[in-house]
Amino acid sequence: MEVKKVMVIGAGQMGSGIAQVCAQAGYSVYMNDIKQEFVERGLGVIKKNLSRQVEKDRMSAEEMEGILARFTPSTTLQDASDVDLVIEAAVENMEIKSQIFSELDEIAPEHAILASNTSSLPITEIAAATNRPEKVIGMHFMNPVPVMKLVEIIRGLATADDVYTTIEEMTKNLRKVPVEVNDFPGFVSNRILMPMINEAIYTLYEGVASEEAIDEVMKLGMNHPMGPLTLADFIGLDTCLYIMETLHEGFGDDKYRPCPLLRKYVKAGWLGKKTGRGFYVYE
Ligand SMILES: CC(=O)CC(=O)SCCNC(=O)CCNC(=O)[C@H](O)C(C)(C)COP(=O)(O)OP(=O)(O)OC[C@H]1O[C@@H](n2cnc3c(N)ncnc32)[C@H](O)[C@@H]1OP(=O)(O)O
Ligand SMILES: NC(=O)C1=CN([C@@H]2O[C@H](COP(=O)(O)OP(=O)(O)OC[C@H]3O[C@@H](n4cnc5c(N)ncnc54)[C@H](OP(=O)(O)O)[C@@H]3O)[C@@H](O)[C@H]2O)C=CC1
Repeated sequence: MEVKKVMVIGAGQMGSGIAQVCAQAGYSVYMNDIKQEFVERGLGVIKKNLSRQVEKDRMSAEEMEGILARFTPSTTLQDASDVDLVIEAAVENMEIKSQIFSELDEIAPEHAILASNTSSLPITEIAAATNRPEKVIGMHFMNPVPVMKLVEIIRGLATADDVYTTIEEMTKNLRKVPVEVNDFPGFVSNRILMPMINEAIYTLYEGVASEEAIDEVMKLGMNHPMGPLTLADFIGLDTCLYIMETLHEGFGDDKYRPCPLLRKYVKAGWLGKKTGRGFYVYE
C-alpha cells in the first residue's frame, strides 16, 4: 500500500518531530491535538527547526515553505476520514490511547493503518480497541525525532505482514532505520533504558551522589551523550514514570518498581524540561 496522507495525533515534543520528518519526506500531514493552541505550538517548533536548517544553508527558504505547506492543522479526529496512516503520539496513557483508537476505527478509511508511538504500552491491547487489529502497529520514534535514526517497529499479536512491510518502507523513506521487535512491555528500547534511568534516580534518592555527579559519571565514564537524569528530564518525568509502571505491572517483577522520588517529582508537576523543572531547573 502507498502512504500519501498522514495524521499525527499529539502536537507535543514527539508528535511535532514525527510530523516534521513526515512533511520533510513529502507526505501530507494533519497535525492534530485537542486544542488549536497546542497545534500552533507544535507547528511553531517545526518552523523553528526548519528555519535553523535554512540559516545553516542546508535547506532553501523555498524548500522550507514547501514543507510547511504540507501541513493542515486539525483539532478533530474526523479529519482522519481521508488518511492512509495515523501516527498517534498523545500522552502515555492506555485509557486515552484506547479511546483515540476506537474513535479512529470508526472514522479512518478501511485501508488506513493505525500506528502508535507509545513508549511501552502493549500494541496488542491498543489494537483490541479497534475492529482492525491486523492494521494496528507500533512505530516508536526516539527523541529528538529529527536527529535520532532509530524507529522501533512493534508487531502486535495480530499485525499483518503487509502492514509491517508498509511501515518498514515508510520508515526508510523518512531516512530512519527500522528495527523489528515483538510486543512485550517496554519493547527493547525502554526495557533496557528505563531501568537504568530509574536506578540513577535511586542513586540520587539514597544520597550516593549529587545529580551532577551521577550524570558526569555516565557521560565521561560510559560515553553517554547525556547523563541519565538529564535524559529523564529531556524525555519527561511523567513519561518515565508511566513506562516504569508498565514494566512493573507487565512483568510483575519488583525489580521494575519506580523510585519514590520519581513519583514525588511527577506529583509536584516537576515533569522535566517541558515544565521548566525536573532534576534540574530550566530557563
Ligand atoms: C522514551 C522513549 O520512548 C524513547 C526515547 O526517545 S529515549 C531518548 C533517546 N534519545 C537520547 O538518548 C538522546 C541522547 N542525547 C543526544 O543524543 C544528544 O545530546 C542530542 C542529539 C539530543 C543533542 O546533541 P548535542 O551534540 O549535545 O547538541 P547539539 O550540538 O545542540 O545538537 C546536535 C544536533 O542535533 C540537533 N538537535 C538537538 N536537539 C534537537 C531537537 N530537540 N530537535 C531538532 N534538532 C535537534 C541540533 O540542531 C544539532 O544539529 P546539527 O548538528 O545539524 O547542527
Ligand atoms: N518523550 C519521549 O522521549 C518519548 C515519548 N514517546 C511517547 O510519545 C507519546 C507522546 O509523548 P511526548 O510527545 O513526550 O508528550 P507531550 O506531553 O510532549 O505531548 C503529548 C501531546 O498530546 C496531547 N494530547 C493529550 N491527550 C490527547 C488526545 N486525547 N488527543 C490528542 N492529543 C492529546 C497533549 O496535550 P496536553 O498538553 O493538553 O496534555 C500534548 O500536546 C507518549 O506515548 C510517549 O510515551 C515515545 C518516544 C520518546
